[in-house]
Amino acid sequence: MLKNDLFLRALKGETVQRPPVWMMRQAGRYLPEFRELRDKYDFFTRCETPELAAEITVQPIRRIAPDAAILFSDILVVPRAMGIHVELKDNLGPIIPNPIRSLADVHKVYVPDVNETLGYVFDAVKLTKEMLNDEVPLIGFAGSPWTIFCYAVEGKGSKSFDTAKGFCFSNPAAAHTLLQKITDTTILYLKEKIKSGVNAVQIFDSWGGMLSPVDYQEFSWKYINQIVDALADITPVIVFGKGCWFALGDMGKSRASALGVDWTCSARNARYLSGGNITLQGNFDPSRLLSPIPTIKKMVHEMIDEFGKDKYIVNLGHGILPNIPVDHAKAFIDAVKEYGN
Ligand SMILES: Cc1c2[nH]c(c1CCC(=O)O)Cc1[nH]c(c(CCC(=O)O)c1C)Cc1[nH]c(c(CCC(=O)O)c1C)Cc1[nH]c(c(C)c1CCC(=O)O)C2
Repeated sequence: MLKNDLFLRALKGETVQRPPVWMMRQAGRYLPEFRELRDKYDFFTRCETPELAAEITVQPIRRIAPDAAILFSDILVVPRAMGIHVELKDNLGPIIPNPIRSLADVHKVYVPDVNETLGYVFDAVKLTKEMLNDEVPLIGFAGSPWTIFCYAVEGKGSKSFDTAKGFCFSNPAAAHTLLQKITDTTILYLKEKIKSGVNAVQIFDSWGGMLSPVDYQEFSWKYINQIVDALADITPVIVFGKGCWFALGDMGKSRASALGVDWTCSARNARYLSGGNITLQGNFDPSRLLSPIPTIKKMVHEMIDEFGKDKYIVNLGHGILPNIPVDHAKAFIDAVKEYGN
């Protein structure tokens, strides 16, 4: 049905003429048409209004034409639905005015009826699917339980998430109760997103790399793996763990369809660590899009040579930065389409 199914074929590990490409955070501030809407509507209004979310999702498809769309939303809509108040402050990022710091706080957080609390996301998925007209697949996403937990406990962004880690190590029972509630909500949420029409899902474990390999197993991977197991029969799942190269071995043995890697891990190491058989996604340094266009194109071709064109999805190693010129973002996409020509 899809006119361009390269992305789904790479997720299945099929042989392709060139790898598919999309960019994490491709619907965002580097696009002037995005900034126009951002100046008119606050962040959660953009997330909660299906017409706005759908329009923002297709903006990069029109402008730079990647091989997949990712629904405009945020990982923080999930804790909001669980009764945790989240604000987004300009230049400060997310703020949770009453962070979770005790077992009593954990008991106040609930697993919601996702249709009641997150119905706007499912409406946005349906509307976006109509607007995309089967041109490219649509990716849905959620934060990993650990990454959501980091914000819920720390109360804000952080370089090290010491408070969140401290809560795990000093009060593990309470931490696990909260992580399980987030996991249960995320499974319900992603199942409904899939029912509404997304073609694949990605779990963003942006702060997994804050944990030691042993703690990662206990506080992050264990919960991500529950989500993967719950969804693997109904849709392809991509796991992106920023800084989590040490967990690629376990991830490669799971039922995930693909694994994201950041730019600190070479293609060769990522293939070796993940067992050599699973589709990998990544890992261009987002700052490298500030290089001159001919350099970007050359480096993208070298990256494809290193990962190999099969079982590979070209992407950045993390989200695109707001200061990237649009023609540089487009050069990244074009370079992949020109590969092998
Ligand atoms: C950690 C995280 C968050 N949100 C997300 C993550 C995981 C991925 C990552 O690590 O980058 C995921 C996310 N957030 C957003 C998307 C959109 C879809 C896409 O194009 O990829 C996705 C996939 C929109 C957004 N989410 C946010 C913006 C920018 C603010 C705005 O538009 O007003 C966008 C476009 C706000 C946000 N949301 C979050 C932060 C830390 C911030 C503020 C910092 C920042 O601006 O990057 C939490």
